[in-house]
Amino acid sequence: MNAEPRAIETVLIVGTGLIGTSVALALREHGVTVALADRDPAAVRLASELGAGAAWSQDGPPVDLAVIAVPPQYVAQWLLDLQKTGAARFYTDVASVKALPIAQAAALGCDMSSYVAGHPLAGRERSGPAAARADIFLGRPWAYCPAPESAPEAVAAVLSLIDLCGANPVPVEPSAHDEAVALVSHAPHVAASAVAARLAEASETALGLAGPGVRDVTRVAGGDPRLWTVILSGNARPVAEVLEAVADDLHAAARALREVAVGDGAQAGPAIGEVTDLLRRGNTGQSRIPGKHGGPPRSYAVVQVLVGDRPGELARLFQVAKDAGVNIEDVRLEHAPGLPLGAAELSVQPEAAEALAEALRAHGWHVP
Ligand SMILES: NC(=O)C1=CN([C@@H]2O[C@H](COP(=O)(O)OP(=O)(O)OC[C@H]3O[C@@H](n4cnc5c(N)ncnc54)[C@H](O)[C@@H]3O)[C@@H](O)[C@H]2O)C=CC1
Ligand SMILES: O=C(O)C(=O)Cc1ccc(O)cc1
Repeated sequence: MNAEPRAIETVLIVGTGLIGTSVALALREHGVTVALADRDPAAVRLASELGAGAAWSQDGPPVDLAVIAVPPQYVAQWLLDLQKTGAARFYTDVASVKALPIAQAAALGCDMSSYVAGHPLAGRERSGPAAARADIFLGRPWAYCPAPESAPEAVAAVLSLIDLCGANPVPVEPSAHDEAVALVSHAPHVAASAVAARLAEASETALGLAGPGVRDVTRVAGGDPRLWTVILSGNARPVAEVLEAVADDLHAAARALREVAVGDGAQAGPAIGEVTDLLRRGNTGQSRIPGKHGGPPRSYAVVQVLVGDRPGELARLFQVAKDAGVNIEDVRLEHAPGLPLGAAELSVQPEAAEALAEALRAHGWHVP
């Protein structure tokens, strides 16, 4: 399908939580008129106060595009209800699973020519409109599923939405989408939860020693368990297959380490080789994850700088980087437990690292 992005001027967002409100905020930045609906009136009010648009009036003229941003199990029913009243010319959704809502929509008798399913691969581990941000889709993949029966104008409207949100459109077949996200999103979520669950009864000593590694590995485990239960049940077989493979690797590593533990640690023997092999395969897999804006993986240089826990410290730090002409690609903050300071880790292009370190030192920052 060679549909070009096409302007959409009016959009209805159903479900003004994290994703719906983030889409609305991104569209508002481009002057799109946005109507908001949610079963929770407080969510509409908050989204509206945040500048995401105005409460939807069902009597208004049809909008160009309705974006259904509710949990996956409600997508098909909303599509049917909206189509019955002619609420929009075209329809899409953002649910994290694709085959099931599409099959449910077809089974309910929805008009499949005006609906093109979608899924932005961007989000946060927080829910609700208060966590929404206009920029979460920038440079991120946005899967969409054109079907043989999709009207080219419907595909164009969805491409326009993706374009206005600053994301990269990725056309994909629904079942291929579900297999892919089982590997890159859904199984990792369960694995993160399994690691984080070990911390539920961790001692204060252990928690006080937590560093960036455990934070990275468990970040997504902060997600909403009810939403994730629906996502995982909607993609059960593909996720189970990935988890079984991960569990095999974990069992093998645990068995090998048991063998090492009963032997002499210094003379680990052949068993440890299995663990080394897993670590090496991990290096390979990790290095294949594309960079921030897609494309080949990029390695950034990391400049560490100590920052005091005072208002405005980070703003000052970013100003120094800006004045030095250095673009900060990513930033991570590590708080030292019990101390009024922390370390900021600034990821920059390798060729800019020295200039940034010098500029920071010249302004009195401690760069180790
Ligand atoms: N959380 C994330 O990072 C991502 C989530 N998604 C998908 O986006 C969709 C929304 O998720 P979030 O925004 O994270 O959730 P959320 O919990 O922040 O927002 C969902 C909103 O939908 C409303 N809602 C629930 N059932 C409804 C119904 N039957 N009718 C009308 N409104 C209803 C809720 O009141 C809430 O305001 C889900 O389908 C999810 O799979 C997609 C990409 C990322
Ligand atoms: O927080 C992250 O890094 C995510 O990857 C969030 C996310 C959650 C659910 C999705 O369907 C897509 C993306």
